[in-house]
Amino acid sequence: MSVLFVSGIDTDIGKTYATGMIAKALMTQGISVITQKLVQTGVTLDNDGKMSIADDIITHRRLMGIPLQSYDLDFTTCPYRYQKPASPHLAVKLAKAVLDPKVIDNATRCLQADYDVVLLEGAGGLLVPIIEQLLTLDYIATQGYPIVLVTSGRLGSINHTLLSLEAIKARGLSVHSIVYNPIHDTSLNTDNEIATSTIEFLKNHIQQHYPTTHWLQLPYLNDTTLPDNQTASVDKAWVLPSNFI
Ligand SMILES: Nc1ncnc2c1ncn2[C@@H]1O[C@H](COP(=O)(O)OP(=O)(O)OP(=O)(O)O)[C@@H](O)[C@H]1O
Ligand SMILES: C[C@H](N)[C@H](N)CCCCCC(=O)O
Ligand SMILES: [Mg+2]
Repeated sequence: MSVLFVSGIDTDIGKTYATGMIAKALMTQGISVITQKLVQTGVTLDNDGKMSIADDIITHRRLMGIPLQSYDLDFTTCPYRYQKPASPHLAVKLAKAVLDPKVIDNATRCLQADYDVVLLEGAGGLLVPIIEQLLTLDYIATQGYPIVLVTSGRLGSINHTLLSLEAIKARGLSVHSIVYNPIHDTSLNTDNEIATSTIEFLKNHIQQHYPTTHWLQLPYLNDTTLPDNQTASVDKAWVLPSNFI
């Protein structure tokens, strides 16, 4: 019945990984959950020249350890897919297509009818335009979805996180959780002192200003074979707070 919108401070921050891992953890708690992708850009064509299933949906299912579902095969979980790996507003324009937000909303409602939780992953960050006249965050605001915000310890994340929180607050929306992804913590150019201090600063900031918001830390998946595997091994020790939903 409930929809959580999974966004992040930027593209490539780990929204897909967070969405898949949260879905897996909810499944483990016995909750019926499905994921949806708002709009997918950078999609390849299949052998018949048709737009393939959204990459992010395929990764969600691998992380959840389940095969593609019928709602994936009929594209309910991602009705809008475009070739250009760009902002949706540009990808839609280049495809000379029309994106109707009502189609996305209808798809979400259809999934809500069959699942207790729908995790809806955005494309890029909160102010990315879906079409020229509609920012992602304004779409979220019309629906009133609580937001799961993915961040990291990369230098610059503090500013991007706090700006995202300000934008959410300005629209009167709630921050369901902040998900810290250690994606950059192991890279050669990440300073661990900065990553550790970013975690501490953000945790304190959330505690002080958003006392009901959950703080989660994702595990780093060392599964480099993920794209070719049917499933990925999410650390079993990684669990969600019992009051997450
Ligand atoms: N926790 C993690 N463990 C291992 N690898 C990760 C993790 N998080 C992200 N990655 C790596 O970073 C890449 C980008 O992450 P992801 O695809 O989740 O970003 P995104 O925020 O969903 O981007 P988009 O805006 O395109 O949807 C992944 O393909 C994966 O290789
Ligand atoms: C193609 C990419 N991986 C994402 N799916 C789309 C990112 C849009 C970002 C737009 C922007 O903030 O300038
Ligand atoms: Mg993604």
